Order: sequence, then structure tokens, then C-alpha cells
Amino acid sequence: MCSSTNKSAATRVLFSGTETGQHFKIDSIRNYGIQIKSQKKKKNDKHKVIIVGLDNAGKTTILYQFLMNEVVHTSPTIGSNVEEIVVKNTHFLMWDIGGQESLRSSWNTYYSNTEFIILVVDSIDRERLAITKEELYRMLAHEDLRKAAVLIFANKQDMKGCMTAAEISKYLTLSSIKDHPWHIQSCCALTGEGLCQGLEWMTSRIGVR
Ligand SMILES: Nc1nc2c(ncn2[C@@H]2O[C@H](COP(=O)(O)OP(=O)(O)OP(=O)(O)O)[C@@H](O)[C@H]2O)c(=O)[nH]1
Ligand SMILES: [Mg+2]
Repeated sequence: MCSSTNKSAATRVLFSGTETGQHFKIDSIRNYGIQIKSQKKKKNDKHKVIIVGLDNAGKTTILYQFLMNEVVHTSPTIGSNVEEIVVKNTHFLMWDIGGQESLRSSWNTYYSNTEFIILVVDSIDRERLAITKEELYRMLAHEDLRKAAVLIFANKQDMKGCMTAAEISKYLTLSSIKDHPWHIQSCCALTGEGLCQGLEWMTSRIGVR
């Protein structure tokens, strides 16, 4: 998915601080077990990421696209999935958390030491964008997420009539967020389109603060 260096100019402007034309690759501990084993990262060398968003947004689909470059069959997540994703020697420990209403009150049990929040939005689900907004601002106000950077994926861009990333950004009033670095990226988890750009933004943030 991310091994290609052929990014269009239009795509390049969506993220900042990353070199264009550089070889970009995602490995997974499953696919490259031996290589990773020899590198044996300490827990502290891994960057903790939480993947949140309402149920059916596509969080689990995104996690396994990152890991395997494949669309997996999902069912609603009860609790969480955790996987290690390696991007250009940067190790991310990604927690995909179930988004059903009854589970949202326990999202905060995952917050400590989180460096990145990936908020996944179902771009066709206009009715529930207000709930996503509430959840976003609740998270940003939480002490444990004070230092976290936020990547918003405007997912399901393949759906006819979906909201664009710009519309979602406006609705979520992202430009008002001054105390967390943020970035919005349109994507389609089924094809993988846009996912690499999101990861590149995350890697570009490492070491910035
Ligand atoms: N059309 C389309 N469908 C998608 C896309 N991403 C995910 N889906 C579908 O959306 C449904 C829900 O995806 P999940 O990844 O299970 O959603 P989730 O956010 O993990 O949901 P919870 O675990 O309940 O919080 C599945 O049928 C996916 O195949 C996308 O980009 N486009
Ligand atoms: Mg899920």
C-alpha cells in the first residue's frame, strides 16, 4: 500500500514536513517478524496511538489495512485490538477501540501515554457528525491527552454523496484547535487510498515537541 513513491502533487499538499519522492514503506511485525525481533524495541521506543470514532466508522478496517494491506472482514469491536505498525523504522503501538455508544465512556481507560489520536469519521454519516464533534472535544479536554496530536481520517470517500474532508473540517471547527497539532486526511479504507499520507503526517510529527 505505501511502498509506492508516486504521489500526485495534489496528494502531497495534504501533509506537511515529509520528503517527497522518498521510499515509504509499512512493515508489520507479522510480515517481518525476524527483522523486527532483531531490532527489539523497548516499550518506550513505541509511540502509542489510539484509534477512536463512532461505531461503523472503519477503525478496525484501517488498522488491518495498515498491518496487512488487506481488507479484513470485521464485526463490531467489543473492547479493543492492538497491533504494532512500523513505518520507516518508527514503531507505533496502535489501539483500535470499539466505538459503540455503550463503550465510549471507557475510551478514557486507554488515554495514558497516548501520543497520537486517530479519529475516524464515516464521511457518509452526516447525522452523527455532531456526536463525533462532542467526542472529539471531550477527548481534547482530557488531561491525559494534553500532548497528543490528532489525525482525522475522513473515511469512506468512495461513497456517493459523502462529505469532503473540507466539509468535515469546517463542521468540526478544526481551525479553532490551537493546543493540539491536528491534520485531516480523506481516505478510503477499502482501497487504502489516503492512509499512507496520514501515517506520513504522524511520522513527521515525531520529535517535533
Ligand atoms: N464503503 C466503505 N466501507 C468501509 C470503508 N471502511 C470501512 N468500511 C466498512 O464499514 C463497516 C464497519 O467497519 P469497521 O472497521 O468494522 O468499523 P469500526 O469503526 O471498527 O466499528 P466498531 O468496531 O463498531 O467501532 C465494514 O462493513 C467495513 O467494510 C470505506 O472506506 N468505504
Ligand atoms: Mg472495530
